[in-house]
Amino acid sequence: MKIAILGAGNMGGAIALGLVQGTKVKAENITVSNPTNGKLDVLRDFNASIHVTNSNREAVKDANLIILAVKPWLVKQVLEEIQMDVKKQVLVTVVAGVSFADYGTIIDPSATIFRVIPNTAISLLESTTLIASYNASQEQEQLILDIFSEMGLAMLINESQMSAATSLTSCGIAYVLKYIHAAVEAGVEMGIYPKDAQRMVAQSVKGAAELLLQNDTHPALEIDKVTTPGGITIKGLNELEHAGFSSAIIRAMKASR
Ligand SMILES: NC(=O)C1=CN([C@@H]2O[C@H](COP(=O)(O)OP(=O)(O)OC[C@H]3O[C@@H](n4cnc5c(N)ncnc54)[C@H](O)[C@@H]3O)[C@@H](O)[C@H]2O)C=CC1
Ligand SMILES: O=C(O)[C@@H]1CCC=N1
Repeated sequence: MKIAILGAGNMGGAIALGLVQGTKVKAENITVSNPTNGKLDVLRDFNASIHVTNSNREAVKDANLIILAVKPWLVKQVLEEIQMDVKKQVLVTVVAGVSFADYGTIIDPSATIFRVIPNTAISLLESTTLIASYNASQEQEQLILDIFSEMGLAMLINESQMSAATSLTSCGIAYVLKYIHAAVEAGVEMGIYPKDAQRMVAQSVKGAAELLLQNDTHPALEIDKVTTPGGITIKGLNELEHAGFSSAIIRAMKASR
C-alpha cells in the first residue's frame, strides 16, 4: 500500500511521523508533498526513507491512499490539481469542517472518502482519532481503523457526530493544555520552578486520564476520593465553580463544534 500525504504541516507532518513508527506502512511507501522544503527536511531527518516532493501530482501518482492535510480553503484547489482516480484511489481527509457532501461537489461523488480527525498527539502515537466513512467497504473501514489505531485510540463514528467529537478531542487537546499552562503559572507564583511545575501538572493530568481510561470510572467518583470534608480540595473546587469553570468548558466545546 502506498500513501501520499498532501501538506506537511502540524497534521500532515505529525501523521507522517506517526505512520513511520507503526507497522502498517513502510516509510519508503510514504510520499509527502509540501510547497516549501523546511518541513519536508524535518521528515527526512526523522526517517530518510520517506519520499518528499514539492509536487502534489507527483506525490499521488502511484498512491492507493491520499491523505489531504491542507487548510480548508485549499481543498478545492488541491483536489482539482491532483485529479485523483476515484476507482483506484481512496481519499482520507483530515480537513475539519468539510463534509462528504462538500467533497461530492468537487470530486466524483462515487469516490470512497474517509474523514479522519486526529489530534496533535498523533506524532507520539497518543492521538484520539475520529473516523467517518463514505462509500467504503467494511474492509476499507477496517484498514483505516487499523492504520490509525497504531497511533492512539481510533473510533469509527457517524459523520453527524463529527463536529461535536472534533471539539472534544482535537480542539479539546488545546483546552487541556490551557489548563496545564494556567496551573503551571499558579505553581510559579507559589514559588515552584516552571519546569518542575510543568512536570507535576502534566503527570497529574496523565494520571487523571489513566484513572478514567483504565478503571472505566466516573470523574465525579474520582473527585470524591480526593475531596476531604472541610479539607483543601473542596476549597479549590468551589473556587473553580464560583469562577464558572464547568460552564466555561461546556461553552468552549460548543463554540468550537
Ligand atoms: N492542527 C490540528 O490540530 C488539526 C488540524 N486539522 C486539519 O488539518 C488541516 C491542516 O492543518 P494544519 O496541519 O494545522 O495546518 P498547517 O498550516 O500546519 O499545515 C498545512 C500545510 O500545507 C502546506 N500547503 C500549503 N499549500 C499547499 C498545497 N497547495 N499543496 C500541499 N500542501 C500545501 C503548508 O505549507 C503547510 O505545511 C486543516 O484542514 C485542519 O482543519 C485536523 C485536526 C487537527
Ligand atoms: O482549529 C482548527 O480549525 C483545527 C481543526 C481541529 C483542530 N484544529
